[in-house]
Amino acid sequence: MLEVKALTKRFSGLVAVDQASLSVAKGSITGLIGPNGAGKTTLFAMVAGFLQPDGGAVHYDGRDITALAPHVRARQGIARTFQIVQPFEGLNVQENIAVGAYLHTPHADEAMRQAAEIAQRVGLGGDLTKASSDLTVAGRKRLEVARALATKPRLLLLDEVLAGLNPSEIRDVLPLVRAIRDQGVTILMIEHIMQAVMNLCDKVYVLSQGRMIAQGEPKAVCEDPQVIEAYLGHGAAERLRAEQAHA
Ligand SMILES: Nc1ncnc2c1ncn2[C@@H]1O[C@H](COP(=O)(O)OP(=O)(O)OP(=O)(O)O)[C@@H](O)[C@H]1O
Repeated sequence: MLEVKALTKRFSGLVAVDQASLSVAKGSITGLIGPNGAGKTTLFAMVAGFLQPDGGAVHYDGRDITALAPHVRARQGIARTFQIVQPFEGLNVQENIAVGAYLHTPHADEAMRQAAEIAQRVGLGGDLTKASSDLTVAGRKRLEVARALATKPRLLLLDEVLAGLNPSEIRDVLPLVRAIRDQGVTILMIEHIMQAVMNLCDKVYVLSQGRMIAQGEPKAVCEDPQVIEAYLGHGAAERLRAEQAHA
């Protein structure tokens, strides 16, 4: 469904994303992991159209969308959430979600009706009239997902939706992500919490210093010495093996 082909992005001297490729199968949950500063958010921004790449291409449903503006991609069914949750503070929960629904309907009552339905889906059904600023961190994360869902995506890009949540909140959100997939939305997610990646993802890609260094099933990827090195530093895989041998 999504093919990222050798994408490159430079910020003055820094190559933030360096010929990175990945492929997301329709109906899958695909993970994108990597140490801080690896280029994950930059890659997302190029898929959603907020940043133009310096090289490479993005194909969606078999078509080259590299030159399309973000709102055109949104209309074609690509939605993203942001790592830093940014609801419209002056709007209540239902109104915030309705903003996304206006992509497909000009009618306020219809947008609000759809917003109520989506709020229900993400577990905010009881908070429709609550000020978005009064939501807990977990509630704001759900609102962020709801706002993206309101645009009726076929491909949803989730940027660290679990960051900042406690373990029990994470356990609550995992089934929500799975349910969204089961309702027909393909998901590409950036995630640092390995338990979630192992639990949710069919396939994982690992970005390190802008380069895609590994891909495959979550378990195999987590055991890949190159991935361990990228996270823990040079020689880490060898040290871990030695520790395990002595344990
Ligand atoms: N607009 C920008 N201008 C200059 N440098 C940038 C810009 N955006 C990102 N970078 C740099 O590009 C590199 C990749 O950043 P990016 O945010 O994509 O990484 P990330 O993998 O998402 O990191 P994190 O997990 O910390 O969010 C970093 O070195 C970052 O400082």
